[in-house]
Parts: sequence; structure tokens; C-alpha cells
Amino acid sequence: MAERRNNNRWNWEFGGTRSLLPRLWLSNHSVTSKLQKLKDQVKLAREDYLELRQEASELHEYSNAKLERVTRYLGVLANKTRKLDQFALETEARISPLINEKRRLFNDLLTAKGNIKIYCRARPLFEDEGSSIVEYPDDYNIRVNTGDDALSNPKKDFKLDRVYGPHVGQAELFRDVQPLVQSALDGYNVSIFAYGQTNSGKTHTMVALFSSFPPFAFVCVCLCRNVYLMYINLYLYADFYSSSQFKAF
Ligand SMILES: Nc1ncnc2c1ncn2[C@@H]1O[C@H](COP(=O)(O)OP(=O)(O)OP(=O)(O)O)[C@@H](O)[C@H]1O
Repeated sequence: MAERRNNNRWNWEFGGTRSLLPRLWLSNHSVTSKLQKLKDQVKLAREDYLELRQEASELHEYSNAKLERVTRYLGVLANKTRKLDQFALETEARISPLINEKRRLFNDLLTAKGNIKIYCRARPLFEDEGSSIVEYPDDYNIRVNTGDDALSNPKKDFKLDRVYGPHVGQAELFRDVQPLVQSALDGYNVSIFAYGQTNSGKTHTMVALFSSFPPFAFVCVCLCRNVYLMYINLYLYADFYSSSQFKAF
């Protein structure tokens, strides 16, 4: 019995060892292969790292070289800019008297063309104003029908520096005023004022003239003292005298 028991025990141990060995061998094998894989990966990572380090060092060298070139180039540019600034200053000093002379001549030209210019503008009639008694034979004459049948020719012609009919817009009007604006910007005194019966379009012409041209809006600022002072003066004057003036017309 005792021998059988021993045999059983041995068998049991032997059986256990027999099943354990392959398992150990298998796990040992998989650990070895995993280790090998890890070693391969580490090797690859190390190669990548070395490659990247090489690239980084090359990039560093490249960027340093570029930076050096750019710095040198900036130095050259700064030098050129200094020279150009100097040249611009010298040129300005040379042409400044010429510009002043040109301004003076331009102003003289305007003065020679006529120191005082009278432009006439007629606005379109409103519906309740009936038919027009005014005709526009050309750009310089306005013909008014006086309605006086006692006269052999009841139509009277008035010659002005320029006549703008109701069809003429702000842009065309401004084109003619522009040289005066230029002269004002050149530093010469210019006055523009509107005169006419109430509701005849003075504000429309004077205010919209400048405000409807954004590039020239600043002109309004330059001229506003002259324009508005004269405008206000004349506005009062026109209101006061409008009836007698229009009778004379
Ligand atoms: N060229 C024009 N084209 C179209 N509408 C115009 C023109 N001129 C004036 N008007 C119109 O006629 C009306 C009267 O114009 P505005 O107010 O400029 O007259 P005014 O002479 O300044 O009048 P007041 O002396 O009473 O101030 C406004 O409604 C304006 O929009």
C-alpha cells in the first residue's frame, strides 16, 4: 500500500512536471521573442533618433547661415534706405522752389482767366412750379423769358462764365471748381459762395458739392472757413435782396 502510495505520489509529481515544462518553455520562448522585438524597436528608434539629430543639426546650420545672410541683406537695405532718404531730402530741397513757382504760376493763370467768375446753376423744376421760363442756348448763356409782351423780344440773354442746366450733376460742376480747390490747397485765398433766391439750390450745390466727393472731403475742411463764412454772409444778403435782384433780372 505504502509503495503504491509512493508510486502515486511520484506519478503525480512526474505528471505535473511534464505539463509544466512545455508551458515554461513556451512562455520562455515568447518572452525571448518579445524581448527581441523590443530590442529591434529600440534599435529602430535609436536609428530614427540619430537620423533626426543629424537633420536637426543640419537645419540648425542651414538656418544660421540663412539668418546671417538675411542680417547682411538687411544691413545693405538699411544702407540703401539711408542713401535714398538723403537723396529724397536733396531732391525735395531742389524741387521745392520749383513747386512753389508752379503754384504761383497756377494761381496767376487762374487770376488771368478771371479773378471773379460767375457760374449760374438752375435746378430741375418741382412739379408744382409749372413750366420753365428759362432756356439754355449753350454753356455760357441763359435765356429768360420775362413775359413782358410790351417788349419786341421778351426773352433776355445773360452771358456768364458758365451756365449749368438742370441736367448737370455735381460731378461736372466739381470738375470746374477743382482748380480753385487746388489753388486753395496751394495756399492761396479762394472764396466760393452761392447766391440765389431761397429754395433755388444753394445748399444742394455748396454742401453736396464737396461732401459727395469723399476724396475731396478734406477740401471742405480746408475751405470751410472761406466757403461757409462767405456762404452765410451771402445767404443773409441773398435773402434780403433776392426779390429786388430777381426783378432786375
Ligand atoms: N441740382 C439739383 N438737382 C436736384 N435737386 C435739387 C438741385 N438743387 C436743389 N435741389 C433741391 O431743391 C431743394 C432746395 O434746395 P436748397 O435747400 O439747396 O436751396 P437753398 O437755395 O439752399 O434754399 P434756402 O435759401 O431756403 O436755404 C432741395 O430739396 C434740394 O434737394
